Amino acid sequence: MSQKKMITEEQVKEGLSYVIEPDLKKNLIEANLVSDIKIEGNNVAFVLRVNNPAMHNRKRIVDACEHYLKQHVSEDIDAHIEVKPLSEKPNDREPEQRKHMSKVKHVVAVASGKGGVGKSTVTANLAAGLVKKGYKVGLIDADIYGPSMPMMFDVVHDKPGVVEVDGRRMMTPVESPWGVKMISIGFFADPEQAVVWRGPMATKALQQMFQDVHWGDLDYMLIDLPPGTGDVHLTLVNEAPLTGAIVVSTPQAVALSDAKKGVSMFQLENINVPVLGIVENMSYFVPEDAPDKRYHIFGKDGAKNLAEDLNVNLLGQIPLVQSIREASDAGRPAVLQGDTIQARELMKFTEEVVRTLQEKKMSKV
Ligand SMILES: Nc1ncnc2c1ncn2[C@@H]1O[C@H](COP(=O)(O)OP(=O)(O)OP(=O)(O)O)[C@@H](O)[C@H]1O
Repeated sequence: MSQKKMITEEQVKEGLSYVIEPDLKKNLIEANLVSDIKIEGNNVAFVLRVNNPAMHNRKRIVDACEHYLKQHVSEDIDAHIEVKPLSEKPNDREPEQRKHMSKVKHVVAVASGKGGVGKSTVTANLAAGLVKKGYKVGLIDADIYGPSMPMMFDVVHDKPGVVEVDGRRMMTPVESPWGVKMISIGFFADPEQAVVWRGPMATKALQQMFQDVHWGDLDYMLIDLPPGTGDVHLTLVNEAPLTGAIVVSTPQAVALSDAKKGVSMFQLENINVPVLGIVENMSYFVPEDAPDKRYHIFGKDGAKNLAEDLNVNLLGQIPLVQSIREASDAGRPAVLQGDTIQARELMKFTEEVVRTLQEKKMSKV
């Protein structure tokens, strides 16, 4: 009786290396999309991550796997392929696995459950704080309901440029006086019109900001998301190759219950973006003429307690100070001020974001 040859893991990988993932344009092994290979006789089981979960795409790629395994390993092979979405895998957000922005080390979304809690202010200060620490920073202002970044960075009258890269016409981001590269939905539509952007249109615009902008090498890309957790957000968050997310909240109960929804949105099974933490904005009021006083006008430690309950980091507690608003309106984020309580707290928050990424081993810088 002739002994059948054992199928090896190497052979399976070799066979699967003939299958190209159409979006990533790399073979399944090179793109690290195959895991948990188990072999028993002719039965070969493995988990396959797919970038595009549409039914026809899954079927095509599964058929291709079966075909190449039969051709290169054994005619008798019986493949059991468990298909899972790419986003369930923690390292799928590695820059080299991204089709777009592969030279961007971290893509971090800033969200808030509720409007007006200071999400854009916090994002602008984080961007400026990271630049102050010497990082290369880009910013996508995806707040379709009220793009405010051009004002906060004093580039309201600037427009993105055009450049040809590998025969493709791409946009170049606007560079702010403080060295943040940015694209805002506000550059393409006047704020009055932007309000009518909904669903597919908003998603398309965001996709263009990822795909059609020549960002170059960046350490951090921040995305200022629209407030809320509706369908638009789910689509936006799913489309973006996020390394992590930050949720901004104020300490009062009504903002906190929405912040909780914000955190849950990122933790949904099919989204699964690591939450870097919650930042509490307007934690306490500090009068300009009495900088040693603190008034907890929206309640004390609300977001801090929520972070504890949800088992996520508290990234910072930013005071409510008149000059934070003035600095934003003047196009020079408050973190760039000299030695003020607000600049210190904003810088501590920036450092905590960097530290959290390092701790979660997501840091490339
Ligand atoms: N810590 C703070 N101290 C003082 N003013 C602040 C602070 N945070 C935000 N503001 C001011 O509050 C207003 C709302 O802030 P911002 O636009 O950042 O909120 P938002 O959550 O992004 O709003 P939206 O929901 O419209 O996107 C702005 O005028 C801003 O300057």
